[in-house]
Amino acid sequence: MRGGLVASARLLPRPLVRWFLQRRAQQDINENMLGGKKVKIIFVLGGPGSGKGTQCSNIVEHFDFIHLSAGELLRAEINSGSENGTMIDTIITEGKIVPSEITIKLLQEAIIKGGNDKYIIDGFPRNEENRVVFESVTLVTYFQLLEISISPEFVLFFDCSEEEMERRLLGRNQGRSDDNIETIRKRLKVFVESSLPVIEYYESKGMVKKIDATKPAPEVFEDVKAIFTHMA
Ligand SMILES: Nc1ncnc2c1ncn2[C@@H]1O[C@H](COP(=O)(O)OP(=O)(O)OP(=O)(O)O)[C@@H](O)[C@H]1O
Ligand SMILES: Nc1ccn([C@@H]2O[C@H](COP(=O)(O)O)[C@@H](O)[C@H]2O)c(=O)n1
Ligand SMILES: [Mg+2]
Repeated sequence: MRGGLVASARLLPRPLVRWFLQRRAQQDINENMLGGKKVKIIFVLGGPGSGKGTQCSNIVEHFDFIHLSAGELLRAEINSGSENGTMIDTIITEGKIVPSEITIKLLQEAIIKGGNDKYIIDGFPRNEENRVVFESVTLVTYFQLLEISISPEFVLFFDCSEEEMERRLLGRNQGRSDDNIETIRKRLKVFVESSLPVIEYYESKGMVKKIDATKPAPEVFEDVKAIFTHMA
């Protein structure tokens, strides 16, 4: 049936087909659609050790979202032996931010592969460059490359004191190359200088849902759950 439709489309004048595809794609862009589905994206932000990963695991257990962690995707890229692996490893160990095109390519691939229409993206956007580049993501839709912009439904911000974040990271014990006091201090500085402005940007648009993340994890999840339960 689909083969028949494609064959029939080939008989139509090319400008007409192109016009039709562009019109559908434009409709999708306006409605935050990906491959005919309305895509819901929630950015999960907060300082290092604020509990983003912990709470995202809770969210996917209770709600129909796919969890994508930008940091996890970058660590997987290092472990895959990719040509960018060494460079990413160095940047992470220095607590700096990886160039946006690398992280966004990994996120794009994961979104397309995920095949779901609801994603929580943890640890992204980490700076203004991440945010701006993601706003003009290129995705393959309708047989051609199109500039499509995906904006988040809202931003979940885990607000936690630096002392508590530092304490948690020093006790995490997962063998991460950036969980040492020197890198932790650098990451906290990068968070204040580069990531907080992104949160402030979304705050100015009324898109931030702030959570007190200093509380014990089960109590934090109660607040998170209330937000997701009340989502449309
Ligand atoms: N509310 C909490 N109270 C106490 N400990 C917590 C809380 N939430 C998470 N933790 C613990 O703190 C550590 C860091 O948590 P988690 O990995 O979820 O943070 P994160 O924000 O994803 O950090 P990163 O940005 O470094 O990936 C983990 O060992 C986790 O078990
Ligand atoms: N958008 C991002 C996200 C992460 N990184 C780098 O990965 C490190 C670990 O990230 P976590 O979210 O797992 O803490 C982070 O410190 C950055 O070096 C990035 O560059 N861009
Ligand atoms: Mg994490």
